[in-house]
Amino acid sequence: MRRHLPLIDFSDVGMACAGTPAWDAVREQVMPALGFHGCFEAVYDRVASELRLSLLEIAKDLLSLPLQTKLRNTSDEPYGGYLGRLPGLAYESLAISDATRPHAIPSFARLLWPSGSNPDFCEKVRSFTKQLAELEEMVRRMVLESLGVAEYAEEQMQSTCYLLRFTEYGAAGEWEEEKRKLAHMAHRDRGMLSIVCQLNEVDGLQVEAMDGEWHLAAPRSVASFFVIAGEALHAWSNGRVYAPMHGVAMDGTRARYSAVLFARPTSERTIQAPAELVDGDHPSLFRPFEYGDFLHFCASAEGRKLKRCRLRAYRREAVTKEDEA
Ligand SMILES: O=C(O)CCC(=O)C(=O)O
Ligand SMILES: [Fe+2]
Repeated sequence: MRRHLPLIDFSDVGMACAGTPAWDAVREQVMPALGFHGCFEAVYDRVASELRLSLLEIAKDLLSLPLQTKLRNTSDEPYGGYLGRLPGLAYESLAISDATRPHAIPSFARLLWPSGSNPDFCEKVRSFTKQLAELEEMVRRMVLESLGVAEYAEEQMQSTCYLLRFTEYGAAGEWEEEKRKLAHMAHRDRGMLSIVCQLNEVDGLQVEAMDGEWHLAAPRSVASFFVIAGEALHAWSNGRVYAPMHGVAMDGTRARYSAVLFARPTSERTIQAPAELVDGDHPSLFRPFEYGDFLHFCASAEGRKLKRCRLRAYRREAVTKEDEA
């Protein structure tokens, strides 16, 4: 597992420079990376390092709240709130749904700290979310442009909502020896794109490329993020974008903290590849589906048993023996 994931430098581009040569040079690297690895390391210096450090303190504070308080972070949608206490997994996380909506962050703060308004927390999380959402939007726009379907960008962004998740992967001492290693089971993300920000220097994220080779996603710079494609984008792009298996493995000596911004289609959104991406060489891979319905399938007993190919099983396509394992 010594091979690195592709590294793409976003330092010189922003949404405002779409169409410039600098933009095109970055775009040319995005689709090959997402097509084969389903993931790349983005260098993106728009998030100041002080803000990143503040987010680490915020994540630690949030995750050290009493369990009863954390359990108030509920959601109507599967995977939309507190996750943790999973048998054998040193994993706990809290989530802010619809994090780019104006009231989402203050409501989350009030829920966890009813006695104080916490403006500093709100401002830092707002600014962090905004910057990560801009990176996500750039990557998505580049993907659509590369596929020749940029005209769908606007409608796709309008039916996107963002979920910000803070996660702690436990350290040694808290977990039995044999259970300590795998802190987060290998999975594919369900949505469009996820932007992973590792907050402290404890590595552990691993990603499996299309050829079955696993890569350690260890940040190579203080401005690094990992962009991971999810199953909804895989389906929408009719397989052009790969949604990789990934998970977090730990040696168990120190806790790891991350903040991940998930770009997800809204629940009622129908995921269907545009006609331009379906032809004789690329027959339609999935029948159209409603994203919220897929989420419920993933959270069902049947969906949770499937480790690798939930989307195929959900669309009742052939499921191989390996998928059932
Ligand atoms: O925390 C990380 O590095 C990755 C988390 C992840 O894959 C997820 O929450 O879906
Ligand atoms: Fe993930």
